[in-house]
Amino acid sequence: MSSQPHPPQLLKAAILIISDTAFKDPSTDKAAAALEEVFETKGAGKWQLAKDDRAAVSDGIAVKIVPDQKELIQNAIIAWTDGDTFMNLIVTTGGTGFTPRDNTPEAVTPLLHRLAPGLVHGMLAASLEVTPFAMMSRPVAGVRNNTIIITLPGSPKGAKENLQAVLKLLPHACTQAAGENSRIAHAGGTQRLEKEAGVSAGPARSKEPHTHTHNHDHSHSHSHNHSHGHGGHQVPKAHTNPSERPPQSNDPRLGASHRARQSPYPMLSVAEAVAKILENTPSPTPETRPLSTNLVGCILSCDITAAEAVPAYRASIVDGYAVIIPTEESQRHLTKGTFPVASVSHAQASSMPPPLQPGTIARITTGAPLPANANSVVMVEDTTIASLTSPEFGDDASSTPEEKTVTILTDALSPGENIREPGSDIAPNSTILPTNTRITSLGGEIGLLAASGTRQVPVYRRPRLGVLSTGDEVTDISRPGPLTGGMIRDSNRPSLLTLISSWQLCDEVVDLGIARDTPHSELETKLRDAYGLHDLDIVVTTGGVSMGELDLLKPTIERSLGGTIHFGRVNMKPGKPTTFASIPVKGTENRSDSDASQRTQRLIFALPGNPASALVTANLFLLPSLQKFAGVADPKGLERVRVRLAGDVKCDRARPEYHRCVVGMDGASGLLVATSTGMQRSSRVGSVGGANGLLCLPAREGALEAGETCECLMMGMVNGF
Ligand SMILES: Nc1nc2c(c(=O)[nH]1)N[C@H]1C(S)=C(S)[C@@H](COP(=O)(O)OP(=O)(O)OC[C@H]3O[C@@H](n4cnc5c(N)ncnc54)[C@H](O)[C@@H]3O)O[C@H]1N2
Ligand code: MOO
Ligand SMILES: [Mg+2]
Repeated sequence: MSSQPHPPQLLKAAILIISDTAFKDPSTDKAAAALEEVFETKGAGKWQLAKDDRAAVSDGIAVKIVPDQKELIQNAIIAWTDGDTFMNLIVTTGGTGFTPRDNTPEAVTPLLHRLAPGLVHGMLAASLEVTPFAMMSRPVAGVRNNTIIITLPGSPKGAKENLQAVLKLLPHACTQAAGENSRIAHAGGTQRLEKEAGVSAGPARSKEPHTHTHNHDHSHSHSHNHSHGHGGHQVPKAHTNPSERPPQSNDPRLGASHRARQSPYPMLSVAEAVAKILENTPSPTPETRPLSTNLVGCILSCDITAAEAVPAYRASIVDGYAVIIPTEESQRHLTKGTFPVASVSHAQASSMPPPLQPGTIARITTGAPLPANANSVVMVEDTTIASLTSPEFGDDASSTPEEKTVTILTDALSPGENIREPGSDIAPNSTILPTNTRITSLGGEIGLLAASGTRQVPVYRRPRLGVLSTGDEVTDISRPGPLTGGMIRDSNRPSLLTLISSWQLCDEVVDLGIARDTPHSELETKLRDAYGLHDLDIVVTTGGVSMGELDLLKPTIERSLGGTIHFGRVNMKPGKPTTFASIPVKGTENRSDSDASQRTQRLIFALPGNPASALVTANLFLLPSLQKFAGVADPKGLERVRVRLAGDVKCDRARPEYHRCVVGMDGASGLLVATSTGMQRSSRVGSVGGANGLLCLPAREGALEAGETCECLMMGMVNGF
């Protein structure tokens, strides 16, 4: 390998002006000129403002102005970082303050694959020397793909000072970020750089031979690109053009030898991942829907008050005789006796009975309206027939004799007994269901809404979701006969469709089939159709998220769909490569949602292909998102309980594990007891079959022992309903 430094190359820098004002009227911007001057004077001979090199980037602009809008900021940056050629440096100005419109750090941070806190410190330290107002800026810096991105304050003076503070180190940093062989850069460069930047090398460092073999723990820890210069690895040819994409790339078209050999995605904890999901899940949107059983699973978006009284009229609670009983206690014995049956009141819709005259009674059925004047109902069991009508007496022409007089045998009745007063079950205008109540499949809420005359129900809109399997080997379950070659039955799709439907948190759960890995565009096309054609809010995919050259999800999301990956790895077992991203979707203006920015962002949960990983991660990550989207007040996912372990359960040393188990009730103690489903390899479908719980095992050596208690997430009911 040559140790000759290559001839200096010009680095490409782009300036992104982030300002509502400058976007409306570019002539108001003074920051671009101030920064261009810094590049031209202080960075002379090193930087080329890419506006002169239109072929260098897709839209050929080195100075671009965007309003303070997250998606537009992100789109501008991605256009400069994710193409075949890319900017070495992007500096943004503006949007780093504290006003609600200042969201540059929030837009830029999710795009950064690696953070550069040193640059932030450098800028802040320099600015603080000048003014305490430096504290009012919230800068971020880092690397996306091969580009360094730095956010500068909006004031031309502040922007200039900040850039000057770090400019001298930037050529070296950019060269490294671009994938330059750092060994070459070190050979002639480090001392010169330290001198140029005014950094004095300490004694230990200055003794360090600059021709050292590459290792990662030398004291000045520049971030080295892991694929280069590793002992034993083949060293790729040094790149002489620092803005040409180096061998490592997430561009799937470049094939296996070009794929990244370390995941560039930071490893989040499960809690951090859930927080990111909730942050990026849209807030619930209210809508009104007709009352029907289709509402099961919906969450009410406001308090429901009864439109009508229940019952609407005075009704009998029993089958018997409506009577007028004396209100005076001393007169109650007069209730007893024989009375003519003056009328009949059946529970029927068409008519009301005539008023009851004193000294008569009226036959009545349960639920039927009480005749006026009646104040109690005697149960039929407390009466006997005294006389019947008969055709001979000419009372009735029918052949069946009717009750003529009835004897009441009891005087233990009080006024109001066996009567439901109007509104006594549901008072009109009373709150029958408070906001955020879930309409369950148990029927109670639908019943209450129906009874009280609620015909239009205010609920939150539930998301429309699709499930897509990916992978050339994945074969539809309908395929007859034995599998051949490397085929594998698509168990994830039916499994996830079942799970997600059971939550009742989606308006529709669409089966999107299988996307093959080859041709490469199939995944992209299916995802575009899912969001466009099917107008889905959320797509859940399985497979293709790890490190294989045909693991296409992440590059497809970022490169083809312009999506933002919020995380691409989680510290958990199973489910490590779980990926969550937002996808910008245009042309959805006709949706009823109020927030336009939320409307254009759709979500993708790219779950790992292994069946246990897919099911566990759907429970842990998708569920809280659907809960928030659909209006659950506290979207915390699965219910947590403590269980006693039926047997020893081995922990994973490195990752917290979600161990599938069957939770049952111990008959004698009434305590919940968990039994492992056995071998927990994430490909083993049997580890999820029958499981209703996930034991939350800490990352540690050894095992939790039988009889110990452990936290458990309940995926289903204890009795397996
Ligand atoms: N070098 C590394 N390799 C792997 C890593 C890693 O960190 N470095 N992570 C491993 C982990 S952990 C998991 S989990 C898997 C995740 O893999 P992918 O999400 O990329 O999924 P695939 O590679 O497409 O498939 C994995 C496995 O699952 C089967 N599969 C896929 N789809 C289905 C389906 N619909 N139904 C049933 N089974 C399915 C597929 O055939 C594979 O056997 O990566 C590890 N590798
Ligand atoms: O994280 Mo993977 O899901 O263990 O096999
Ligand atoms: Mg894979």
